Amino acid sequence: MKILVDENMPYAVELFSRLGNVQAVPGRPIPQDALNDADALMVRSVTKVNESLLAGKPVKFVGTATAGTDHVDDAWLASAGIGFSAAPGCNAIAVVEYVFSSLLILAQRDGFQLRDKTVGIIGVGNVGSRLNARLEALGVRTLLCDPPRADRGDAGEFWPLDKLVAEADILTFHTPLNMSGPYATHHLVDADLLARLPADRILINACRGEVVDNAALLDALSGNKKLTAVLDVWEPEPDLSLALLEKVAIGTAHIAGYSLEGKARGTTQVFEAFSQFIGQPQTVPLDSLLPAPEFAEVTLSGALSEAKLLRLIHLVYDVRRDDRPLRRVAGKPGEFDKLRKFYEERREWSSLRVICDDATTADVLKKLGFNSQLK
Ligand SMILES: NC(=O)C1=CN([C@@H]2O[C@H](COP(=O)(O)OP(=O)(O)OC[C@H]3O[C@@H](n4cnc5c(N)ncnc54)[C@H](O)[C@@H]3O)[C@@H](O)[C@H]2O)C=CC1
Ligand SMILES: O=C(O)C(=O)[C@H](O)COP(=O)(O)O
Repeated sequence: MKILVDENMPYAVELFSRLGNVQAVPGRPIPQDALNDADALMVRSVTKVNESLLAGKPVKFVGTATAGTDHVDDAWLASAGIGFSAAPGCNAIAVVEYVFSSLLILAQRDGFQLRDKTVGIIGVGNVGSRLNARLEALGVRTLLCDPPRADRGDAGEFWPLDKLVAEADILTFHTPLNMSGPYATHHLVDADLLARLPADRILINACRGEVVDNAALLDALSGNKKLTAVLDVWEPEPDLSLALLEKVAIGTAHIAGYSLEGKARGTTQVFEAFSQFIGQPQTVPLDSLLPAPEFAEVTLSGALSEAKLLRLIHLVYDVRRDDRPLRRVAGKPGEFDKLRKFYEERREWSSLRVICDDATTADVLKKLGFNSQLK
């Protein structure tokens, strides 16, 4: 059995070799001839998986080591009898930690406390719900918007987007890209929404570039009303607007979900799904794959201020390490994908043991996802 895997899937060659012959290939574009004798295909978000890629090929299973699935025509796969699995939630924690790093940097830059702000979360799934829990642990007021969940009658208080636009100081988007239908998100942020946004707001897009009309955002950022934007995703990728990159406070190359844990979970989730699909079910504990982190333990004295939290989280991940290189290379062909391919190892907060002498601090840090302990 031949299994094609995207070369940017850590641990994929090692794991899938347990099940067949593995070939690692680039995902953008995927080499067509490698598909001619492939039984299974494991991709990331840069590969469009549809009839034009797979019609007439022997592929019987597609896995995507990603949370988003807008690059996959799953209806066509089902009609062609091809098995499919994504990796829901694999990198949700990484995205949350990206958002926290961004917000605490902006808080320091602009002289505000996060706990004095209201954060509007649009899309309260794997990312949005974890973000909400961590913000609440810090005492930050949140407003949630998730019409599909509201319509399903899920527990929780969900608000229309208009209320968040009017009331939230910070809007952060964590929806799938839905091109049509009752919950369409394509250009959910458009010129009209941006015009209604009061001054001095922060807008974060770490879901899909097309959820925000990038031309309208550039216009808004070029106007007189103060607006701060953080973009991890662009319309289009990889050829983002250089003018827009210049205007955003933080701009990164679609790496919000790129913790080592997040990528490894993506690989293990599709590996487990595929092993099940072929009747050889296997599970892979994440700890069996991951190396020791660069910083494993620190001690922390006293109460937790936001300034102290900023310094602590940046021992693990500081989003500016990804903003600078994008500004350096943006516009040069191939460089956006290179930043993603040769991504410097990044860990999640849970990799850091924090020994505290203050019980409240230990408790808050645990709720934030650190491995905290009271001395
Ligand atoms: N920048 C990056 O590296 C990453 C980006 N993503 C993107 O973020 C998206 C969200 O990720 P997850 O939370 O893991 O997905 P998820 O599927 O767990 O959650 C998405 C939530 O959005 C809600 N939703 C759908 N349509 C909506 C609408 N019109 N308005 C408001 N809410 C709506 C859904 O009901 C669901 O609760 C993914 O679909 C993916 O495109 C995900 C991981 C990493
Ligand atoms: O999981 C998702 O959805 C994402 O956006 C991924 O973090 C994107 O990473 P690649 O699949 O493009 O490497």
